[in-house]
Amino acid sequence: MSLSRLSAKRLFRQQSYIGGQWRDAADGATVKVDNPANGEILGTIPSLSAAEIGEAIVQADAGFQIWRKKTALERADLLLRWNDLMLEHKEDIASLMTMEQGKPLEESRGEVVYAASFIRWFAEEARRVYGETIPGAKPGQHIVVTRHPVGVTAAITPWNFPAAMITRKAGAALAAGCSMIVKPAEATPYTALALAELAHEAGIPAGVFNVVTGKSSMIGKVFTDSPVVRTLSFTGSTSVGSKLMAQCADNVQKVSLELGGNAPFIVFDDADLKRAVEGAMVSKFRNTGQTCICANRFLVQASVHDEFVSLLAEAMGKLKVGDGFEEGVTQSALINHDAALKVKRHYEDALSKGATHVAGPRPEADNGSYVHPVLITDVTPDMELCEDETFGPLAAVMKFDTEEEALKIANDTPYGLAAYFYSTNIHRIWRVADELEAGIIGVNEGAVSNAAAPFGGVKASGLGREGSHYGLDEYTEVKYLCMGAE
Ligand SMILES: NC(=O)C1=CN([C@@H]2O[C@H](COP(=O)(O)OP(=O)(O)OC[C@H]3O[C@@H](n4cnc5c(N)ncnc54)[C@H](OP(=O)(O)O)[C@@H]3O)[C@@H](O)[C@H]2O)C=CC1
Ligand SMILES: O=C(O)CCCC(=O)O
Repeated sequence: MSLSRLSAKRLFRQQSYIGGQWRDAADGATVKVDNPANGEILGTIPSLSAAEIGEAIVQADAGFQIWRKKTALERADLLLRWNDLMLEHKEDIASLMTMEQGKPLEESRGEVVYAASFIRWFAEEARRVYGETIPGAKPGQHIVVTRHPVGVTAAITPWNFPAAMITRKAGAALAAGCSMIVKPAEATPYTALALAELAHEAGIPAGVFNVVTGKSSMIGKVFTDSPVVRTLSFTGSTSVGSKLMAQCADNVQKVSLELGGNAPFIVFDDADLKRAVEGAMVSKFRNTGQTCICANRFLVQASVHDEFVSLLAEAMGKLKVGDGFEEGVTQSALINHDAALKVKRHYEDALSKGATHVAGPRPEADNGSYVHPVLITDVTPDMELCEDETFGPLAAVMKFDTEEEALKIANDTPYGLAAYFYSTNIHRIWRVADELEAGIIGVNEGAVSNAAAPFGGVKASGLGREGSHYGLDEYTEVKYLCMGAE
């Protein structure tokens, strides 16, 4: 049923895109892709062999040789055309995304616009890959610094943002003059393949942007075994990211990692509570809680705890759970049944250790991939949900007394991607922002994602930054010319 929604049927591609050609696996191997909302099989994708991934690297190298010689303006113009086509086909890409990922259609539309914004941002940045001159060490000597594309790059992307996690990487890579091979998550390949179709239509040369599908561990190994691949950019779990980082060591490949988070969301007694609840809803329930920057632990100062919890429960009561295509739905199926079971496990572990159920139905094992938003209080650091991101619609609230205590709890995690806090005291705002160990801090703000801002984490949450002008660093090498004096 779902595919009939597409007005441009050509955007539904069931083949890999390599060197400007649509390709099946030579042995005909395929993998099925389903809709997590109802289990409907949407289609298949090729399960390519290691040799075919090797061929994609050869094609990407050929693409790189053409792309690197284009002027920055030529690259920018093609990227802008790609951006325009994404926006023109927003509705179809959003439908594909909701079909394979489940997220509410309105969120999918928002993600298409967000995804295109990275292509536009980096198209604009392409012309600003500036170098530098530095005074030489001897009279008459000049030091000149130039920046160059690293070469062929590879990206391994997750299912939770099937478009934006690709464009945030590919926009930067292509703007810098690199080619890229993307391996999307097996659960969400069709959005990626639609982006490839539009890159093709935009006139991006063959081999510059490629999408391969197949067994992820094998593809990752082919990427990291190849000395031709110079940067590997990964978004996903910390366990897979650290494995890939180790694999990158042999060929000394650059590695960029956007990994798991465990975001604290702190509400101080001087916060504007209405605003804090609005931020909490955005941060916790975007993508039904399946975001690496989702608030995972709410920390609320004792004197405002009860009022915050009651306002949060009221706001959560307005969420609507259902199929992402249904009008008004704000919370959809999670990516699969295991994801729903993880929320249930975190909930039950918390209750067994003293947490209190406040609002929402208890997570059930027999509800497929669906979990209703649920609110608990009296959460303590020994609970499983405080150690591991829940990645689902469980809002867990802890009470604290002092700023020092809040900071200690907030930083007591191996992760450091996002952190949020609400306060109206300017002295506290600077103090807390300085002390929180995270790469992204929302200060009286729950929506922190933006193409112009550097996205990335500290500690076990990753390495490098995506978006902003910093995002180009992963895809450029610095070359220094020592211009000798006569
Ligand atoms: N930082 C973030 O944004 C994300 C964090 N997560 C966290 O990770 C948890 C698990 O999610 P999950 O989807 O399993 O995340 P994974 O890390 O397993 O998947 C992310 C990407 O890595 C690929 N992959 C998996 N194993 C390997 C491997 N050995 N070598 C190379 N690539 C590999 C996957 O491919 P394939 O799917 O085809 O196997 C996918 O494209 C979530 O609950 C969440 O906590 C998940 C997604 C995004
Ligand atoms: O993978 C994630 O969850 C991070 C992307 C979300 C964002 O860009 O806001």
